Amino acid sequence: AVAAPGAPALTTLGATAHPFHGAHQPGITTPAQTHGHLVALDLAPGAGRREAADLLRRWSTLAARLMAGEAPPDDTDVARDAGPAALTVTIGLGHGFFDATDLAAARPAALAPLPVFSNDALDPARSDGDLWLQVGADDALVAFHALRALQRAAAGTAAVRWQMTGFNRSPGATARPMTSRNLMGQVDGTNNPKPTDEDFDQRVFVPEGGDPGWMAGGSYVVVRRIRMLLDDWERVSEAEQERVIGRRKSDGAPLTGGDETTPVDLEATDADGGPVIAANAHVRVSAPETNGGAAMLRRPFSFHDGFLDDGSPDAGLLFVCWQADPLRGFVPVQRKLDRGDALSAFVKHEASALFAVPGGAAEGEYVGQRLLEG
Ligand SMILES: C=CC1=C(C)c2cc3[nH]c(cc4nc(cc5[nH]c(cc1n2)c(C)c5CCC(=O)O)C(CCC(=O)O)=C4C)c(C)c3C=C
Ligand SMILES: [Fe+2]
Repeated sequence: AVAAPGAPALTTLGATAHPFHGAHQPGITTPAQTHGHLVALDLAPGAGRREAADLLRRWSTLAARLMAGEAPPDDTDVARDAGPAALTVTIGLGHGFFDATDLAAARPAALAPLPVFSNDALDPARSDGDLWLQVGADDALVAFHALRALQRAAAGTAAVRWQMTGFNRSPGATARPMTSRNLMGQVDGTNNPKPTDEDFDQRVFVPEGGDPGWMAGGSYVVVRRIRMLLDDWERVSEAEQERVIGRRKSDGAPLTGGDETTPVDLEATDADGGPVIAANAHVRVSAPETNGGAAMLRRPFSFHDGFLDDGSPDAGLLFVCWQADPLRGFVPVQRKLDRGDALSAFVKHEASALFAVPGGAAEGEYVGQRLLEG
């Protein structure tokens, strides 16, 4: 997909490239792209450890090429003329992968199925899976091209179980870089752990010498398809919408004052002595301070898959969150949100999955090699 000599230079958007090789897989701390595909695949009957290893090697080689903006052999030309456009490919392993490959003894304890939450309305056909791919790019054709190439490379070994497509704001759409908004109109992502935080790596990545050893540099991803009940949400006043979250809609600032980056003051009281941030406000219930320090890196995509028969949008958030251990990240926070989050009245969790995402591959190595050949 490299431009011909003498052709006009690609814009920054097209030319942006992320490395595939490194300590961690791409697509975790890389800025969320405009277009995202999340895909789960199941291993074919009869596909075992050797076939799985071959597939992970093929995917790793292909991902490295695509992310560098190079066309794979037998290309479909869909991304011809485009640069890598910030493409990332992330590869994960689900609970069933370890049974199919006779590696159950190496399955991380952290991959135990997530608890059932009382408000869940999960569709098994759009949940779980043996393998997972996350493809993100700032160009829709680049993203589709990579997705299709990865699917073709799996033929005979693994078949698609479910696929979800999402989006974020395009780079350059706002006058200055800003935290993205979700489909409820809220500034979403403000109080995420930052790579500059002292405990960032500890929260997000499995340490060297962690358990199991082959997951060093890896992370666990929780994926939830959360439909937003937008007809109900949009009927509510802006003041009430702000009480539900605990932040201002216009700029994401806490209701306790300041600007978007000002810490939320959970202790603040109003003239009547009541809490400024309501007891069931989303930011109070989900904050690390009220969850024994539990935290996760949220890197979601919005989705819109048309309209349901009643005319309501089938739209919401492909909630994707990353943590070194789901029991110190998603699970305790979701348990608390499930019991007492003001936002619950406006959302429905419809699909769920948890994957182990191994550490990044070194040059010449493939993702998961330390598990499959360790
Ligand atoms: C289990 C984890 C979480 C789920 C599920 C979840 C769903 C969800 N969240 C929003 C909108 C916002 N969330 C915000 C903050 C926030 N959310 C979570 C966790 C889950 N959210 C955390 C840990 C935090 C940070 C809390 C803090 O420390 O302050 C915000 C505020 C802005 C921000 O910090 O990002 C918004 C807005 C929606 C719409 C949603 C489901 C559709
Ligand atoms: Fe949230």
